[in-house]
Amino acid sequence: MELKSSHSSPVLTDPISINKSRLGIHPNLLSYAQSGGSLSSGKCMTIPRKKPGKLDDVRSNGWLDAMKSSSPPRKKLIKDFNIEVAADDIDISYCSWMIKYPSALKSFEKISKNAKNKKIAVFLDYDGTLSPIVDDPDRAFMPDTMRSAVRDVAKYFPTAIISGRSRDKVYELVGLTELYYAGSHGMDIMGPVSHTESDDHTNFTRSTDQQGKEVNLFQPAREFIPMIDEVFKNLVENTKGIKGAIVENHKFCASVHYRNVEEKNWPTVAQCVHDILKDYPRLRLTHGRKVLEIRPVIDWNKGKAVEFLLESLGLSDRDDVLPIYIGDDKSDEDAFRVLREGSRGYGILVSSMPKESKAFYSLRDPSEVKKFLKALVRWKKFEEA
Ligand SMILES: O=P(O)(O)OC[C@H]1O[C@H](O[C@H]2O[C@H](CO)[C@@H](O)[C@H](O)[C@H]2O)[C@H](O)[C@@H](O)[C@@H]1O
Repeated sequence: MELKSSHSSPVLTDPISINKSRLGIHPNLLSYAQSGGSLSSGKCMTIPRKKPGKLDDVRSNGWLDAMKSSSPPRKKLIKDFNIEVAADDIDISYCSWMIKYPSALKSFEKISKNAKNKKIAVFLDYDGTLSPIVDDPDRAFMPDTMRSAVRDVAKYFPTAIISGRSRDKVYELVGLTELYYAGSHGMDIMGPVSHTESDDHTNFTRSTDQQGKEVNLFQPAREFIPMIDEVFKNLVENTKGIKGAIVENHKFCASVHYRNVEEKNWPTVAQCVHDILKDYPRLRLTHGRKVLEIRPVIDWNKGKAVEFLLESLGLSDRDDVLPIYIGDDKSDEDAFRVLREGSRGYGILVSSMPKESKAFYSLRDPSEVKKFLKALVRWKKFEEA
């Protein structure tokens, strides 16, 4: 694949000045919504002028608010009568939300009509999409029934997993050789070689996959590996006194989980990450589901990974291609945006709660994702019969 200028230099050489000129603030202080290019809300932050006292940074820069709203309440909390009433309210607002984001299952006929005579490419997020959200990130296993649904999908359509986890970890969890994998929010892509011709020798490596098949590795944040490693070690050290905090090293990014930390200690987690990040202006913070994610400031994300894979597969700039991206998280919005803005294919948001999205359709949870994948396969078989 020819790497055009947008692909060949994802590293922003002067991230601070770029972000300063865009927003007038330091990139480390950007919450996801503010750093992800979605500035239309008019949100703006100011750098505190006085020397901040302990925990002041994370209160004033919006991290805490973002942490609180980062994931829907767990079902197990909805026990007593009062909260059940609240759950009813949620159902009503979910139904009205679905007018804007219709169920991809209920809209299947419309989707399949549009897919007729087109080549579908399927992109899947992992956590919260193929596996349910659980407390321990190491135990986010994918049910076998989901695995076989994904395997079947890959028999009929080019299929890729695009995850925030490291590529090795997500491959270990999914365990299917017939897919393409992009880890670290798309910063580590193992893709096909066939259509890829590039002179970008810095980011590309020819490699072999688990079966010994020749593949291309595209790693636009390779120079950040030592930095992420150093930050990971600092994070582990500085959070070790916070009960429930978990730190993961994804090679090109790192995660600090606070799902199992008592809420009163969330400001401490945030301040700890903030204190480390302020020494790394080339790293930024984004918010996932009860997780703080530390990433290089480069112009690369899941949306770029989708474009990259489509191009590698020889499927970009074609009217007869219909990409479908299914994901549940804020980082998946970059992919939804790419599909929406390019007027190609469908983003499908997995959510049991109403939330604003660039997706076209919705599915409530991973079990509905499985039904949708099975429906795709059934439809394709019928088409081919
Ligand atoms: O892009 P994804 O594949 O969705 O990965 C995003 C993050 O997923 C994992 O964390 C999330 O799932 C965990 C297991 O269910 C849950 O405990 C956690 O609260 C969620 O944030 C993963 O551990 C992160 O590193 C990924 O960035």
